[in-house]
Amino acid sequence: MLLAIDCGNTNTVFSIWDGTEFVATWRTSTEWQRTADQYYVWLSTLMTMRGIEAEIDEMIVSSTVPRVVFNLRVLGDRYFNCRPLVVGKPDCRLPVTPRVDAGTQVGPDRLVNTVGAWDRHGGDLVVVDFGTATTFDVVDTDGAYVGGVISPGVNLSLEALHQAAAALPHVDVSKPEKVIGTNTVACMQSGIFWGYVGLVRGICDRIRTERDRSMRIIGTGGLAPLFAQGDMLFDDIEEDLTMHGLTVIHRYNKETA
Ligand SMILES: Nc1ncnc2c1ncn2[C@@H]1O[C@H](COP(=O)(O)OP(=O)(O)O)[C@@H](O)[C@H]1O
Ligand SMILES: CC(C)(COP(=O)(O)O)[C@@H](O)C(=O)NCCC(=O)O
Ligand SMILES: [K+]
Repeated sequence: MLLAIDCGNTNTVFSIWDGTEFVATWRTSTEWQRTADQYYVWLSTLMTMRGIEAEIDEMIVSSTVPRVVFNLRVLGDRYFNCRPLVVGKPDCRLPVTPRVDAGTQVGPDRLVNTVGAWDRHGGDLVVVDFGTATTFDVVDTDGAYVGGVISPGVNLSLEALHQAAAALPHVDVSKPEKVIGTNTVACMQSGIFWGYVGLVRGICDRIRTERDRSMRIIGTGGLAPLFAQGDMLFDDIEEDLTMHGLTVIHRYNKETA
């Protein structure tokens, strides 16, 4: 079975794919110091607890943090007797080459989102991913990643407010009842929530105008459902989009080997 790993700057998601469906998905914080042995103890414990007897013999990794890849390679080599495919490395082929400025290292998560969205919806798409950063990935009619937008992430923005202003507390993101806050926390939540609703809508509208066509907007990342409550921002919300993209890239590399 396939172990698919998506490392973001904040969290790392592990999913086991049996060729038809995801058998299990687990999340841990991203720490580049974590060793292969630590990953294995964590993963095998969770598998045992869930009674999963999957024989993992293939791995694919997408990582926005280059340093974690080394220990994930060791994990494959030592425990699963396999060499992981790593998105963005020369030996991992993509169905369509990205069209960006020469020398640009597109985030692997964005390439994977592009492939996953293309597989499900065809072209002319914008993928909005609420991760550490909020990214917009533009997918052309032929499935190519053709650029996008990188904005500060929602939690990053809240944390920056708290860090920079002595009187502003740490707050969690949520949808406020009203726009006009009558206390500090409500004011901050309104600024973040309605600010991001406006940001997402504004950027998607400008992308559509710049490309002069209507494009499907796909939301992903843990916070997408929350922001969807604010406005009609997305045509679809797909929490497993990155994982789906990883399985498509894995299959493509096997078929074209
Ligand atoms: N369902 C959720 N509800 C609230 N916060 C979430 C949820 N999912 C993710 N987050 C937060 O959003 C931020 C980005 O998370 P994540 O999508 O894991 O980022 P990355 O992929 O960059 O590691 C983190 O601060 C995380 O705690
Ligand atoms: C923009 C990102 C930081 C988003 O990472 P994430 O929020 O998933 O951790 C990542 O895709 C990245 O490092 N990109 C490299 C630059 C680029 O995509 O153009
Ligand atoms: K992400």
